[in-house]
Amino acid sequence: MCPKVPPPHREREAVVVNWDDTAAMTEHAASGRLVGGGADGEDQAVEAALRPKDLGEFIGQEKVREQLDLVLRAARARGATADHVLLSGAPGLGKTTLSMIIAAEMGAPIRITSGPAIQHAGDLAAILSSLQEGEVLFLDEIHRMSRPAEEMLYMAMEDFRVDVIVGKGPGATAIPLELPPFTLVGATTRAGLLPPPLRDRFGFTGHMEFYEPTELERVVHRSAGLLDVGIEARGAAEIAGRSRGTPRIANRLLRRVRDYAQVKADGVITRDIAAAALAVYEVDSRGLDRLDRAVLEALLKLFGGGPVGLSTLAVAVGEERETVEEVAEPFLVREGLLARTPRGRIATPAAWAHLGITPPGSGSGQQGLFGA
Ligand SMILES: Nc1ncnc2c1ncn2[C@@H]1O[C@H](COP(=O)(O)OP(=O)(O)OP(=O)(O)O)[C@@H](O)[C@H]1O
Ligand SMILES: [Mg+2]
Repeated sequence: MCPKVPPPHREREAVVVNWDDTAAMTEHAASGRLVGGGADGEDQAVEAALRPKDLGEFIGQEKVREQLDLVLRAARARGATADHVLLSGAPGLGKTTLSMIIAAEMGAPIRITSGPAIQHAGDLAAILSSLQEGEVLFLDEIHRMSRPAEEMLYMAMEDFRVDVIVGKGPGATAIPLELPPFTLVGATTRAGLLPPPLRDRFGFTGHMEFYEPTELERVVHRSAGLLDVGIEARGAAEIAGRSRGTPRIANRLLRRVRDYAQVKADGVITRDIAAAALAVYEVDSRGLDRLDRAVLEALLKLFGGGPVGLSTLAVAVGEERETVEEVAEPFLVREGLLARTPRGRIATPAAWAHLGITPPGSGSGQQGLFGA
């Protein structure tokens, strides 16, 4: 039977249940970086205002958008609840935003919770049993749910039913509980950590990619409009180029540049204002910050471009091994500035070029090492 869902685009309040954002906050606080992908307090306060409200407003991610559009349109045409959706991708790429868009497009209410907040199967049963027909349940950080809750979710997703266990030991009985049809939207930064049985129960999986600079320019323009900040095209391009492929970072850099433009100029963001502002915050032309540059500089200047072991590199920059490995390196590797090899860390030719340093032996030795 096809349950009826309300018409699309009806504005509704998101209900946040059992939310525990300590993990996300600690992750960001640990790094405390302007170019970190995770959300900080200020981000959370302004993000609601900057979130696109429907698929048409959502910039980039063409494939995911097109596929999701089909899934949602078809469900709407059938008058059915949409299939469960899994969204995977790095922090700040728009997973939470898309989950809210899914609910808005379906004209359905949305309930928001997260994996770490659901430690007991009972927590999940309480949420599931209070869902309305057609409601969207957004489960952020779904890879961090407890095992028993995960197993309960399998049955809920597939059969819209849960077994509530009453009592303990041999006398325990399972009482089946019918659930109204709902759409689960799971989000994860680590799709690889999801057990296959869980992954398989999603009807649609959207992989969010990092954004192209031109897409981020559009994000910056759109946000500047919403924040009522004047910005020139080249100012937006300057911010976009330093935003590491991530809308959240683009919006954050925009706010810092806006401050600078208001204090030091007439408030309008030009290319020069953006560049000067981001120089103050030590975010360079490719979006590297102080830590990223310190790692690269040590690798080039102290170790001739490597190979050098991670621990040695970490001591050289005065940081913990984990900070270098988990905070600085992923972006340097993604940018093709640093390579991890069995013999140690190696700077690529692009790293020498970016820092404007000539490799010793004018390139031949370095090329040999890199090619080894
Ligand atoms: N495609 C987009 N177009 C415009 N703005 C976007 C887009 N994607 C994300 N944003 C903006 O970036 C910010 C972060 O997005 P969001 O909170 O959805 O990311 P996320 O993937 O859920 O991150 P996390 O993994 O930390 O939960 C929001 O302010 C949102 O407005
Ligand atoms: Mg999110």
